[in-house]
Amino acid sequence: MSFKVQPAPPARPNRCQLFGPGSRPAIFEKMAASAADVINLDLEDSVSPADKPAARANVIAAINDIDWGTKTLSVRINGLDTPFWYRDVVEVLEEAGERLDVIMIPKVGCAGDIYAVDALVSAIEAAKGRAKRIGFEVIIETAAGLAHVEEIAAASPRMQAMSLGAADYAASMGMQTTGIGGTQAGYYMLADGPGERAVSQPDPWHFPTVAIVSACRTHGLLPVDGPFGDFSDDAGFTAQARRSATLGMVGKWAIHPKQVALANEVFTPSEAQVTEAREILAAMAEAEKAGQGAAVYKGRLVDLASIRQAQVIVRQAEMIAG
Ligand SMILES: CC(C)(COP(=O)(O)OP(=O)(O)OC[C@H]1O[C@@H](n2cnc3c(N)ncnc32)[C@H](O)[C@@H]1OP(=O)(O)O)[C@@H](O)C(=O)NCCC(=O)NCCSC(=O)C[C@H](O)C(=O)O
Ligand SMILES: [Mg+2]
Repeated sequence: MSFKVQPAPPARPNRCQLFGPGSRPAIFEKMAASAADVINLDLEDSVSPADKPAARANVIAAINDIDWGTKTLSVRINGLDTPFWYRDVVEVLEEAGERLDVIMIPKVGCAGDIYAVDALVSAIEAAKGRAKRIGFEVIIETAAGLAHVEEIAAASPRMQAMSLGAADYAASMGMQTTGIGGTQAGYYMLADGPGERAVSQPDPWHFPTVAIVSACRTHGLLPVDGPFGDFSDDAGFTAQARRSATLGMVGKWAIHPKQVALANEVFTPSEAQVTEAREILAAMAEAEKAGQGAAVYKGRLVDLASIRQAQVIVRQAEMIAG
């Protein structure tokens, strides 16, 4: 371990973030009643420009009037390249109460973007005497965002989480696809050799996923997988979520309510995983008593690093159980 100890991320469940357009208030109560850990009321790309003012008003009323229980409540503002974002921040923070937890900043390209929003938020908090400090979550969904992912993660003490936005990321990178997340038909490999050649489809989101996880883990943020657009493809959603979970992400967005249970299942360690992790911890406790740093568990090596791996699963399960 480096002399600089890896900071812990916020200790709150973030298995599923359910999105809903701010221009569609009829679904807000349904979002509140869902099993998502995080709710994202959207003012950005699911709201047409003409509807932005009404969507702000809807979102402010929803923050103030709806019982969101113990969920983390977030509003996605518009990007800093638009004329909308500053009014999103000003109106929401001046008129919505203390129930709001987080602002989501889309299409972040550099640490300066966070600095700009931080300055505005700090001024409003001071002017209005807001007691609760608003947190930030960002979306990495541009070439610049990916290139500057680490400085973005370190940009403000308000930073809590970072998501991969597959749709805008694909557009910004010039990827030849209209799919949002998942495997892509054009991204495949053919096995070597004569005869029929097996096809495999690697994960086109692997690199940004790992870059986000690395930046988040370095700076104590929650890494989150973004949208999976085809909400009729449960198996595809689950496969994408399992890849992200295996690589260290803690949750995934739902753009339709049916995706919430799928995400919760993948990002909640199973009983079998927790049992195995506890058994590894017990095996290592025995090994330590015997003065050994390594032991054999079910025919495989476990050592001091295995303790840290097992603790990830046990802590995650305990945090989710509350
Ligand atoms: C995708 C949708 C437009 C589908 O809506 P709809 O046609 O109403 O779906 P259903 O008829 O199947 O709905 C079934 C019931 O569920 C309710 N519902 C629908 N959506 C939601 C929701 N988001 N939360 C809670 N409840 C919801 C319906 O009212 C039905 O209820 P009932 O009649 O009582 O049975 C819609 O789901 C939708 O708008 N989804 C969110 C879209 C969104 O927010 N997009 C932005 C995030 S993704 C993104 O921005 C890309 C990213 O930035 C990137 O770059 O990658
Ligand atoms: Mg986007």
